[in-house]
Amino acid sequence: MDHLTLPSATVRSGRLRFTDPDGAARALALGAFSLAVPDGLDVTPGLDFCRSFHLPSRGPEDRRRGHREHGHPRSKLGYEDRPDQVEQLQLESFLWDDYLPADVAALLRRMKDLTLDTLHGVFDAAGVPEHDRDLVTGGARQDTGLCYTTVNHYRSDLTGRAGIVEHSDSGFITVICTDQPGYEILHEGRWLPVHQPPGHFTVNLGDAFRVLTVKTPRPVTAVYHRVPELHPEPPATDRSSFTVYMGPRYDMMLYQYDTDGVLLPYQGFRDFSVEKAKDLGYAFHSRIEAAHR
Ligand SMILES: O=C(O)CCC(=O)C(=O)O
Ligand SMILES: [Fe+2]
Repeated sequence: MDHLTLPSATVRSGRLRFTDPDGAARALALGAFSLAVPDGLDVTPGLDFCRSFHLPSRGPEDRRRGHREHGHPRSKLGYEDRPDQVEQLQLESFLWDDYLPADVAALLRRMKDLTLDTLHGVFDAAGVPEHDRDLVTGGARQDTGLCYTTVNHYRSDLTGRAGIVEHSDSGFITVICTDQPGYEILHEGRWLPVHQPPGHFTVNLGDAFRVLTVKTPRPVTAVYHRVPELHPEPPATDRSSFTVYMGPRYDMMLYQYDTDGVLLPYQGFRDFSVEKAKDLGYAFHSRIEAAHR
């Protein structure tokens, strides 16, 4: 089967740079690219946490395990047993220190800084002016937008279902770290496995970016992606991945440039997300939908 190699980029001194001259344009058109893991950033605590969060708790102080039962009362997201192979823990960044092991929270904070630098680099590439970015992101730079992690465990003992069903991410950007292949994107009508080079994250661009730029000269694709049913051969273990996501808050509007480049409100992000979940035939986060009624 064909593989797709994504354009690659690096963040140095806070600035996103693509390796090839056409890298930025390809990344916007694909809605995805590879991003080098910065020197000295150890992703092991995150991957280890993917392998433990779902196991039974060993006591009230145990943050590495017990997240299936935890409840996460301060989160609007929390644990979800999806109909796919994947089970997910999703936590907003302001809860990382309270709910996660210290080494995992520290890693996620560094990835969050990297995600923010990367987001601004993509805004540059897409021609989104600096002075509009606080409005459209709800203040990502001031930490008043929505940032959360998703921790994914692909349960290979579950059969007859996708790893994660095909979808686009809803926000601006998602940075993904994984330990094995499986990520695929829909490219020119075909599902292609993506070659993820060692030492790289994969970056997805999402619906908020697509809506914002669809009528501009450099429209951004919200990449359609999935993980198929996986049954890794021993000694390989269940696939792990974790992500840092940034998007609008659910109480915000999505924005769109019109053909004259004027920025206009498009639709409330919560309504957009609920409609999208219905179209895709999956349940939206019950705590966020409930806040809406
Ligand atoms: O595990 C992956 O590679 C992708 C995960 C994903 O698409 C997500 O968490 O939204
Ligand atoms: Fe995704």
